[in-house]
Amino acid sequence: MIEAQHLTKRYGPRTAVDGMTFTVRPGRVTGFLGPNGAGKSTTMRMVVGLDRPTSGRVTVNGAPYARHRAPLGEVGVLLDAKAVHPGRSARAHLRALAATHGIGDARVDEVVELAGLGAVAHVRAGRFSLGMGQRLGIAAALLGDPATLVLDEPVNGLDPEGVLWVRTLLRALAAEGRTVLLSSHLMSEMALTADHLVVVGRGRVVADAPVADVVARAGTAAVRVRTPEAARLAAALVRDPALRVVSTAADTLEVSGADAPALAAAAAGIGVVLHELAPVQASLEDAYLQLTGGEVEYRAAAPGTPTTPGASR
Ligand SMILES: Nc1ncnc2c1ncn2[C@@H]1O[C@H](COP(=O)(O)OP(=O)(O)OP(=O)(O)O)[C@@H](O)[C@H]1O
Repeated sequence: MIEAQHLTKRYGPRTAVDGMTFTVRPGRVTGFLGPNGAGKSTTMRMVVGLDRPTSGRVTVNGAPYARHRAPLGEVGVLLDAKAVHPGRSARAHLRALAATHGIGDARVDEVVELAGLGAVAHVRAGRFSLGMGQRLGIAAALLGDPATLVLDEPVNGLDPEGVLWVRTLLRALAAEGRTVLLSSHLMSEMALTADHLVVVGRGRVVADAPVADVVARAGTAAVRVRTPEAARLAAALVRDPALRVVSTAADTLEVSGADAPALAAAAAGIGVVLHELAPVQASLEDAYLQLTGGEVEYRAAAPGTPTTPGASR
């Protein structure tokens, strides 16, 4: 379990983490989401004692990280997969870590196999691809069989098979009753892996809820309308500036800005027969963009938008 209370971190005049309070519970995967610069890495570094809070506190399994006598057995950490001596083999790297905690070679071999590194365990880490480095970082995080895992972008650089492996592994670790906190910018992957989300923006928690609730709160993104007269219906609907009409197939439109009954009435008004009228649930990505829309530190102007200084804030 990870418990943050009024956690705050300032770097000079910049407040990176601004009074965050949240609890990451065991038995589920909690996704940690937020735009670039929202304070995720800073928070994770404070969780594992690599940064000191300016104020507030954060505990792992009931105590601040630094108080644990065998931290590898409490919390497995993947923050920077490149933080490995390039001249050491994967196995030598894991053995060196294991030695600090009296963990035996049998466990090293176990995590090497678990991470799918058996064939390259003797290869120098400096020659590893990004994906192999990620696997080695995950193997290191699992070494002490910890009750809590903190993983920053664990699927970064992994191929589809690797992404699926991480998803299956994290879901299995949570099902065993462990606490899993993971950050990722891949919304579709987060939707498949996480049960619960803590969403942050500009150093503050903007949502702390089950994934399903976050998505449901975003409501419907659009209504799918299928009709043999799609072009005629679209021509009528686009006259209303409140509606956004996208043609997704010859006979299908996705319309946002009106609900299904209003669209049915509009179609009936011009004698267009409908074959399907279905609300389309917002995706996690839609929900995330709604939640963090005002919280983005750096935002590119939309094409054609004047780039007045300060206008992006
Ligand atoms: N060591 C530091 N010194 C000064 N400012 C820092 C330092 N570390 C982070 N920051 C600032 O704190 C804010 C939060 O950064 P952080 O890296 O925690 O965000 P993040 O949510 O992890 O972003 P990303 O998704 O880009 O990794 C940013 O504005 C960043 O520039």
